[in-house]
Amino acid sequence: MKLEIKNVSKHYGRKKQALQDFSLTIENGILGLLGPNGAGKSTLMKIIATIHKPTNGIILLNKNNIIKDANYMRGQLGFLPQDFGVYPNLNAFEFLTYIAAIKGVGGNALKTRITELLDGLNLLHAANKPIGSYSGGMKQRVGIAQALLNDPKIIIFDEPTVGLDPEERVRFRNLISDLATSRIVILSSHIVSDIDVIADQVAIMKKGALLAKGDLQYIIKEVTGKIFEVSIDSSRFSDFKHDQFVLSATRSQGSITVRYFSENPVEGSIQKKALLEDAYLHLTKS
Ligand SMILES: Nc1ncnc2c1ncn2[C@@H]1O[C@H](COP(=O)(O)OP(=O)(O)OP(=O)(O)O)[C@@H](O)[C@H]1O
Repeated sequence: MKLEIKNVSKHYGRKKQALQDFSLTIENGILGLLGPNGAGKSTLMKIIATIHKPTNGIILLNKNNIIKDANYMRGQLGFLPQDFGVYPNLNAFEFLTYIAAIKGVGGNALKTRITELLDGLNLLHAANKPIGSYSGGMKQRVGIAQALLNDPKIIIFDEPTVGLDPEERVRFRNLISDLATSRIVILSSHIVSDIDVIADQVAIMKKGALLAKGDLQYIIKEVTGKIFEVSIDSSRFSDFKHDQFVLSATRSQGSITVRYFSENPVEGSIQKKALLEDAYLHLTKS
C-alpha cells in the first residue's frame, strides 16, 4: 500500500486555511500524526477518508487518484472520526451488525468477525448491553471496532486513545501493531506518549504545514545532545525562561527543575536523553 498526498491545501470559507501545500508519502506501517490543536490533523484525515475534498492538490492510493475515484479509497478504508457517535439504544453487537450492513459487509463470517473484534477490544462481556450504558472508553472501543469491521487496508484513527485508561491504551497499541504489518495505519494525537512507542513513522504538523517526518530516531536527531536539566532557584525562573528554550519545569520547595533545549547550557546542567516530546515541543513552539 502506498498513499501519496501531493500539495494538498484546504480552505474553509475565504479566510481559514487549514492545510497549506501539504505533501506526505505513507507506506505500510503506523504513521503517528502529531500536532497542537488546530494544526489541521482532522482536516487531513477527513480528506484522506474522502469526507472532505481538498481545495487544491491530489491524493493517490496505489497510484489511483482518490479525489476523483473516492470509492477506490472507501472500499479499503476503516475510519474512526474524532466526533464518532453511537446509537445508544443498540447494543454493541446490534450496532456493529448495522454498520456492517451500511458498509456492505455480510456473509456467514460476519458474526464471527464481530465476536472476534469485541473480544479483541475487551467488549464481549458488554456486547448485549445498550451502548448508552457504556463508559466513554467503551464507546471509543466500539468506534475502533466499527473501523475494523471490513478488514480495511488503510485505517485512519483520529485521536483514538481519547477516554481510554492506561490498560486499554496498551490493548489498543497491541491490536494496532498486529494490524499494521500489511496495512497503512494513520493515527493522530496531541499526546506524544501515545505515538512514540507505537509509530514506525512520525509526522509533526502545525498551522496546516508539515514540520518534520521520519522515524523516531530521525525526528529526535535534531535535539539530541541539546537537552539538559538543571535545578534553579524559583526567583531565577523568569530570566531563565527568557534566555533558554524551556521544555518543562517541575517545582519543589523553592527550587525548580527545568528541562530545556540549548546549544549553550548553563553551569551545573546535566545532559539528558532526548525524547520525542522534546523534539515535538522544540519544533512546534519555536
Ligand atoms: N468546518 C470548518 N469550518 C471552518 N473552519 C474549520 C472547520 N474545520 C476545521 N476548521 C479550522 O481549521 C483548522 C484546522 O482544524 P482541524 O480540526 O483540522 O485541526 P486539528 O489538528 O485536528 O485540531 P484538534 O486537535 O483540535 O482536533 C482550525 O483552525 C479549525 O478551527
